[in-house]
Amino acid sequence: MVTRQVPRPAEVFELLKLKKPDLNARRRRLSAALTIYDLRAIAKRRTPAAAFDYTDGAAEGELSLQRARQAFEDVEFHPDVLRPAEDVDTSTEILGGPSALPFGIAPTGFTRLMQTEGEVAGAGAAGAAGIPFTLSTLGTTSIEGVKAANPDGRNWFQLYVMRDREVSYELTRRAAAAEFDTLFFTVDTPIAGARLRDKRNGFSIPPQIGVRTILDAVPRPWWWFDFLTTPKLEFASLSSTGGTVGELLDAAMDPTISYDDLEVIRELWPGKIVIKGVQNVPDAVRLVDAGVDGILLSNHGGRQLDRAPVPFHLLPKVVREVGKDTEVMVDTGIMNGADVVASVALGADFTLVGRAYLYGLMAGGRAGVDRAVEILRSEVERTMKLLGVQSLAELEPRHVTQLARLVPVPEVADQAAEQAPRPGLPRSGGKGKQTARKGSAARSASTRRAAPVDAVEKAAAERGR
Ligand SMILES: Cc1cc2nc3c(=O)[nH]c(=O)nc-3n(C[C@H](O)[C@H](O)[C@H](O)COP(=O)(O)O)c2cc1C
Repeated sequence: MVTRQVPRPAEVFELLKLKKPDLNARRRRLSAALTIYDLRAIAKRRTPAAAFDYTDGAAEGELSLQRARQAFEDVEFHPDVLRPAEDVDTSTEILGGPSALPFGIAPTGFTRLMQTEGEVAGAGAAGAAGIPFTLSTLGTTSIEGVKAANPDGRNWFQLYVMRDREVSYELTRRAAAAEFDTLFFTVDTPIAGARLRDKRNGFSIPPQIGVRTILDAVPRPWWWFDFLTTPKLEFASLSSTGGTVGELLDAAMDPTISYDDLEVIRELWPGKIVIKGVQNVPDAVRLVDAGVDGILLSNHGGRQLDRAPVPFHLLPKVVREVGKDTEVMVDTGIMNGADVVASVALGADFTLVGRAYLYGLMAGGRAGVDRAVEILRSEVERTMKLLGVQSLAELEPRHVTQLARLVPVPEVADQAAEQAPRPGLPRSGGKGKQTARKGSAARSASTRRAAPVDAVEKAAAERGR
């Protein structure tokens, strides 16, 4: 029998939680975003379709991007219980310097298109968070402008080696003069990938205004206000020939770039050098032999070769092969701090985020990037605490397995990579060659973490037999 009573006004009043409304709409909007996908939803509402699609989209059927995100979603974590992890240390050393978190901001082209603050917001937010910022060759803020936005933090420069080599060399010299400490040499863009959304939207650089654009502008007045009242949207370091980004890349990029270019750049660049866009083990081995300081496993966020390998899947194999000789990083598909933690557990020394940062930028400029970093940071910390680890060095391959949905059939994939033609290159000698390669104290951590063939890989191998 339930005992009932007349509601007492004092008790009802206690239940009423009348919060003081936040009159700052941007702050309200951003604090309501709890995940990077929430930021993406806000970004989509506030950004013209062509600009949003340029950022959000990938190449061809966008399978590479979907698969990369799926691979992270298919991670299964294995926590240890009753291990106190009240305070976690998320800091790390990467490429000779510190980072407060195991991720940095990836280079993205034409960033002021997403939101007018562009790279200045990214570099400022990175500096405030104590993580590195990477400026793209196709950036919309100059090298010196980024240095001014992040004067005390770490700035990295991403280099495209273009048909006009002198343009690339001059940018390299300027980045060195502005004390950028690391150069990311992107090698997965001999030609542009087919970004079909850009074609379908008729997106061009500089943006053209047609009837569709005007209709699209109506619900997004702030973006247009910014666009029309701030300095012209253009590349900071290149002159644009007009056309889609793909057409521009095709005009600027040289499909004949080779190891000879790496030698030239090595001579020009005084700092650390990382190759961005490595996608198989033999290339990783050869690059380490060529003396690079790091490799970034990446398929350019799925924007180049669609159906390229999932970088996260390559990670254990590459770490096993070269993890003690070089720093191994990974990007593509990271949308959650847990993805970063999983990568570190499988041996990554560092990760980069592209779209996760850009969704924040589109959702709210600098404050939006701060929010994106904050979301990722809290996810990294929470995942570490729930796993029972206090520092990144405690993360091990045993903390991660993957559900089998997207695991490549290893023998076929490995044989294909092994048989890739390597003109003029003696075949890789596997593990035995490692003694000949460069050593570094920083590498011992990744070697310690280098994954044994995990249970899922074994199971997949058996299925493939
Ligand atoms: C809009 C956009 C522009 C990009 N521009 C460049 C670029 O100019 N140079 C480059 O090396 N990579 C570029 N990338 C690739 C990123 O550096 C990074 O590899 C990728 O975004 C990682 O995947 P994620 O977006 O899923 O994090 C771009 C990515 C996006 C989304």
